[in-house]
Amino acid sequence: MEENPAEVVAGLLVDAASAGGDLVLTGGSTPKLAYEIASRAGADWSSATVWFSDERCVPPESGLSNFRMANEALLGRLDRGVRPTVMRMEGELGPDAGSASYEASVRERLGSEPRWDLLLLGLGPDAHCASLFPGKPEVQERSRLVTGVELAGMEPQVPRISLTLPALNSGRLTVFLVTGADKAKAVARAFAATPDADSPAAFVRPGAGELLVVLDPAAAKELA
Ligand SMILES: O=C1O[C@H](COP(=O)(O)O)[C@@H](O)[C@H](O)[C@H]1O
Repeated sequence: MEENPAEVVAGLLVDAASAGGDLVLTGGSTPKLAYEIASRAGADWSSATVWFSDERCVPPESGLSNFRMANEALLGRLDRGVRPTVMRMEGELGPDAGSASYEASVRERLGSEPRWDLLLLGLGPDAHCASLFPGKPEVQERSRLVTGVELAGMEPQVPRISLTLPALNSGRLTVFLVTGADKAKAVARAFAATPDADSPAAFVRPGAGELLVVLDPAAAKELA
């Protein structure tokens, strides 16, 4: 029997949080249902630390904020006594100061080679992941863990803060959650046997970790 992608990811989030792990949440619209399901599991997140894959450079109360979505769907729904430590990307600082601040936080808490226990990512229809967009210079960044993104490759056209590929390849368990027919071509570009070199997600291949791609049938339909 096919499992519901959101249920699968919610279960992984709850397991990692209950074990007191360092979790990376992602933004956009796709993970919202998984977050809502996870919020209802009655788990204790108080030993866990929640990080973010990327953020739009807007205040946290903006409707474009990835933090706001995760907070409304998950973090803010947990009972106060079981909430995790939340390491929010400060989008309101802008891409330069915001990325420098987050880089400092990552290095201070996790060192120069962070190991996220669970790193959740989405995939855009253009095959971007976090806020690494095809053809943009940030995809080439190899010395920083966090980068500012002045020009987003698609809507919403606001500057971003994003984990870089070295950081995105540092997960013990990295999970892509992708649903919907509008993502089918991007899924094929990123995860086919011969991935497209213009697809940033094709370069998320954790050397010392496990990669799990959770798809619904519509998103998977162009994979052989
Ligand atoms: O802009 C972003 O897009 C991707 C994909 O979002 P979705 O709405 O298509 O699910 C997301 O993973 C990323 O965090 C976000 O900033």
